[in-house]
Amino acid sequence: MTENKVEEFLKLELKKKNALLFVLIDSEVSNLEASSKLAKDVEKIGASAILVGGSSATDQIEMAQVVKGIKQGIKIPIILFPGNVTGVVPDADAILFSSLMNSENPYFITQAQALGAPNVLKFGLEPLPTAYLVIGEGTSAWFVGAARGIPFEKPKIAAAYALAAQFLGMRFVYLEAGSGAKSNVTPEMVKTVRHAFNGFLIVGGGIKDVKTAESLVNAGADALVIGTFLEKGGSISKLEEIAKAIQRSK
Ligand SMILES: CC(C)=CCC/C(C)=C/CC/C(C)=C/CC/C(C)=C/COP(=O)(O)OP(=O)(O)O
Ligand SMILES: O=P(O)(O)OC[C@@H](O)CO
Ligand SMILES: [Mg+2]
Repeated sequence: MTENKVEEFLKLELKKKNALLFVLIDSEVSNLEASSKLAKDVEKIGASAILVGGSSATDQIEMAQVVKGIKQGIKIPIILFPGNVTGVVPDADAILFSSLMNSENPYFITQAQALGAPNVLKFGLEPLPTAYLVIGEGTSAWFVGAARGIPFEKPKIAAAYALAAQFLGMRFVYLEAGSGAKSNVTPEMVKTVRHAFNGFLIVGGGIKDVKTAESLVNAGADALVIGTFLEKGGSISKLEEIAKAIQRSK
């Protein structure tokens, strides 16, 4: 078993599919039964990973139960998406070990990481070194993470952060417009970041239709994260259309 099992899996998936769909399950919003069903359904339609987390998901017991429960029914990896140290729980395959590089609070840049690292090791979670960049303002991740949001129309700033992330040895960049964001990250920003950054590029926040998804993948996104669309009752068949479309774009 390689140490970078999930990262290698994602790279292989990327070769096969061109672009990947990650589905975000918020353990605060969906209970265990609903989460397990959702995870199985999205695996069937071609999602490559399940992210579990939330910026205000602080109930570790609940999150641990959801992760454990989901895991039994699926083969694709479960990747933790922590908003704080409370997001580090056992039984997942990996964790977006992220630094909110454009936070104004050093807690979200290095301190939460230092506090969370021992449990990442203890629980045997694969850390995926991730630069988490919050774009725009007004979302939970922006507020909770004390981010100085990168303006949507300033792609070069995002690219400079992504380049810095690369120089710091991070292999993942996550461009985050925020859960339920009114506007998604622009394809232009994705394109500019893609030119600067050589690793795995994740884009999320406010994506809910085929056209947007295709445009972000064509601009160079490796994976798209979708959460709110399903939380708000979006259908699995529509999600399947999105998955199919991005797997043939680019
Ligand atoms: C590596 C460790 C242990 C912690 C990282 C801590 C960092 C960098 C946090 C970033 C700031 C933050 C609050 C990120 C939230 C990320 C997240 C899970 C977003 C998705 O959740 P939302 O849907 O926005 O949350 P709500 O449902 O609570 O609105
Ligand atoms: O909930 P949505 O808007 O799909 O965003 C997903 C993810 O990027 C949020 O952290
Ligand atoms: Mg949420």
